[in-house]
Amino acid sequence: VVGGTNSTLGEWPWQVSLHVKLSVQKHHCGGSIIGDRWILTAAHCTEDLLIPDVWRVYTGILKQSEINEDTPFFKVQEIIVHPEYEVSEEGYDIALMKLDRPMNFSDLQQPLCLPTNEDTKENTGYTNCWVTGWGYTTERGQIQDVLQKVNIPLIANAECQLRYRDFRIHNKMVCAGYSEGGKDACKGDSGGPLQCKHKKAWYLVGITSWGEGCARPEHPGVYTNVAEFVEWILEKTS
Ligand SMILES: Cc1c(O)cccc1C(=O)Nc1cccc2ccc(C(=N)N)cc12
Repeated sequence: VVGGTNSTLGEWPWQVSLHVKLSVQKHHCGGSIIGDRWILTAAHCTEDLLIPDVWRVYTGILKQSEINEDTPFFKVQEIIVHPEYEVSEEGYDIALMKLDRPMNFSDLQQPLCLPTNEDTKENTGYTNCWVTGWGYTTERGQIQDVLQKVNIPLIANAECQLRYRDFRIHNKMVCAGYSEGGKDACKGDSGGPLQCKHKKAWYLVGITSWGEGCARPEHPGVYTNVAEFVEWILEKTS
């Protein structure tokens, strides 16, 4: 996250850190708890990593430095990538991870709401949206220790399309950013939530997907528009 500040423990209890353990283990992507056995993340996070055994799902953590060989984690039983996903810039950047056992919800680990279908109308009414993650704070950055948060406004797809002339910004994407730049998601935040507080509840409006650099003026972040995938999510998770 560029231009953010430190979160506090329990502030985003649905945020998970997805680690990959190959020769070394490290944070690879963010994700969101949407059920007691289900994590929603970005399809691009799972590229070349479709073997469930390499993944370790850490919940209820604030700092990456909390994680060591004694820190408990969930194993992944199954990875479901959207069948129409090819590359982030073309959308459908969404994947589900089924955990090997159900989690007990607590103050530190619990799900957030999926958006209701009626919200698909250009995500109207979401005026309090935040991006969170342990990703880079600059384009040539590094993974952060403390979970970062930043408040970023949604922007209309028509405006987003103007900023990305070489791409097709379609309705299954949602954009967020400031025209002057300075605040944005970045590499390492991928798969994590763009969450909006609406009538006392938090909704998973977007999944961090792509952008030209990070926090550049006139280059908003592009997110998977979760409202357009609720039917797919419910089909795969029930
Ligand atoms: C290609 C690249 C890097 O090598 C390092 C940092 C950023 C980039 C880059 O261009 N964009 C990106 C690469 C990977 C994930 C990204 C996630 C979000 C955003 C965003 N701006 N909302 C940009 C990303």
